[in-house]
Amino acid sequence: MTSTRRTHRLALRGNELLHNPRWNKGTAFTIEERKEFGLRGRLPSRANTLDEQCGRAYAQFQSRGDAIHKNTFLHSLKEQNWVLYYGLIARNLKEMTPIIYTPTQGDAIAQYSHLFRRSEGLFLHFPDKDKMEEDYLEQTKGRTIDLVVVTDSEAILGIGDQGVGISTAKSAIYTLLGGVNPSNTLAVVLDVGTDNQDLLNDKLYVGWPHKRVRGKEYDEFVDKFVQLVRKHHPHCLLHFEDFGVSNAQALLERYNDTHAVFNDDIQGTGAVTLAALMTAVGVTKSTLADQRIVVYGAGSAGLGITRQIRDAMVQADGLSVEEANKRFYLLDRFGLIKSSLPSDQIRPAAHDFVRPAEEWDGVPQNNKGETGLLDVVKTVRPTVLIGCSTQAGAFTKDVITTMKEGAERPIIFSLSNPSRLVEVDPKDANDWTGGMALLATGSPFPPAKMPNGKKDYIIAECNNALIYPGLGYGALLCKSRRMTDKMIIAGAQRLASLAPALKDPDDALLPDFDVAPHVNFEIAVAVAEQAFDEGIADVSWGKEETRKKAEEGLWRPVYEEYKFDKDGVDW
Ligand SMILES: NC(=O)c1ccc[n+]([C@@H]2O[C@H](COP(=O)([O-])OP(=O)(O)OC[C@H]3O[C@@H](n4cnc5c(N)ncnc54)[C@H](O)[C@@H]3O)[C@@H](O)[C@H]2O)c1
Ligand SMILES: O=C(O)C[C@H](O)C(=O)O
Ligand SMILES: [Mn+2]
Repeated sequence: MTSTRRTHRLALRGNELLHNPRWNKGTAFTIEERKEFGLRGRLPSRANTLDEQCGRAYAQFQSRGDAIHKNTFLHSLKEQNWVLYYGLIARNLKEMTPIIYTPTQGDAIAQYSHLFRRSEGLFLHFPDKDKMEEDYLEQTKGRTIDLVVVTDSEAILGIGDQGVGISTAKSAIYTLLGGVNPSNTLAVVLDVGTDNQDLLNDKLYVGWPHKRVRGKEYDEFVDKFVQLVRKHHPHCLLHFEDFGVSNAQALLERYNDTHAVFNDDIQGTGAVTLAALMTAVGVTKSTLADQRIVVYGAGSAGLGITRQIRDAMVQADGLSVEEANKRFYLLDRFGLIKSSLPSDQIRPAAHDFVRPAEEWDGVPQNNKGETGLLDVVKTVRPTVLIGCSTQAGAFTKDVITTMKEGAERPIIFSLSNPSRLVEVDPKDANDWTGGMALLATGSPFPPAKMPNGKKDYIIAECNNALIYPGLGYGALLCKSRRMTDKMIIAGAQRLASLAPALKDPDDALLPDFDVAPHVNFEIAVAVAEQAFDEGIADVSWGKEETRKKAEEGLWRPVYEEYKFDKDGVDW
């Protein structure tokens, strides 16, 4: 339904208004507005409601045969009219989120240069580093910026170095699921080159065709950008997405104390996985501390998840850090991370979790001394197996059935994206465990059939989009200058408290994506309240008003009324 909430004073008229996606209403401009803004002759006669427009756009969407064409259709809708774009997707959340986000957006990013029509957001090119402030201000002057989503595109989902991409999709999810005003967000690509030879060979590649800049020059470039954000938008949340693993961790540590920075792959993934695990241990009537956890793929996500769960064991179950560390067995491309590996094969963030080599005497290893997943599973008998390795099919039938021998209800999360990279298809994991596994995946999967006529098992979508929009909205709502570990845990706890499996152990471990806006709202309230408790909220209102303020601050895709004003908004 078209509803009018506020009146905006706009200095834009005619084509300028029709071509501005923030303000354009297309056929939904009222007859009055058409007169006032010089649109009468520029539009066909009949005025539509937003619902009517959504109906038409939905039919057009459906006529696009495959997911990537649906993705480009929605993308061009976003270039035309934000209210219609978000309004349409909000009305069809389950169907359309996988199109504008994971898994389809992964393919769209891989084909970015070929699908390219129009740019969006801010591109900061390494060769123009001396003009960075000028370029930044050109895009942001006169605007309120609450949120900056930045990528250097080195580790896009599980598909690696893509040169440019991802920040616009993550930013759209903040609006769609978090209610963040899209005009107050800025999606940034730091184009520091690419090591993807296919892109470098591609004449149509739109990024800077150069090997990735690394080391001191890279650090200085990123630092220059972060300092610009701090200088011009000191209160905004700075969200890092899909940086390469060593930069991701280092950047988070470098800026965490001085600005509200957030690494989605490390912290967002850690938080959503913690929530799913809290629910799963509720189903098995055990505690986090009772688990033996194998993490397969110790990169940004794997290490972020490990540390998040470790910290929760310490906080919730009273373990010492050392005791909690011992609950984990991490594997990376050189097999189990154990003390006999050369030091350059163990990332600094993994140091707490290195297994003593002696513990593995007598366990089979290859001629390089590496211990593989199956032997780890046979030895450890894990209760929890988490995959974030980008290795499709790595959780073989042997691995899963061996795990099942030692755990009545094995907890198996295959989190690699997009769908084709999943470590085990949840349908197989379900079949191989006789329907006993507690399952979650990073991309959406259909429910699994259960034996003995039991109802289908809904596979929880353990994707950071179920929590990061709420974490972010909570932080920016109370203008917190930091995103603390406790704020993140508060968000994860709130998410877990909304899980269907809490009421019915045969139900999903996480809430469904069709209620993701509600879920993220609840997370935002919990996060902002926690910021108040820590004394780092920086607003004139108090903790008790959080829910009301969160409600008032939500951006919704509805048309509002416009009046012409030559001194009004002109962008
Ligand atoms: N579900 C989610 O919300 C979510 C969030 C973040 C990342 N992910 C997914 O997790 C995967 C990893 O993402 P990331 O950001 O951590 O990337 P990353 O590159 O930081 O980590 C991947 C790790 O897997 C390791 N690896 C590669 N081959 C391996 C093998 N054969 N055995 C064991 N380990 C191996 C790599 O060495 C690396 O350390 C991606 O597919 C990504 O889409 C999912
Ligand atoms: O983008 C996603 O779907 C989740 C995650 O951030 C990823 O890198 O896979
Ligand atoms: Mn990511």
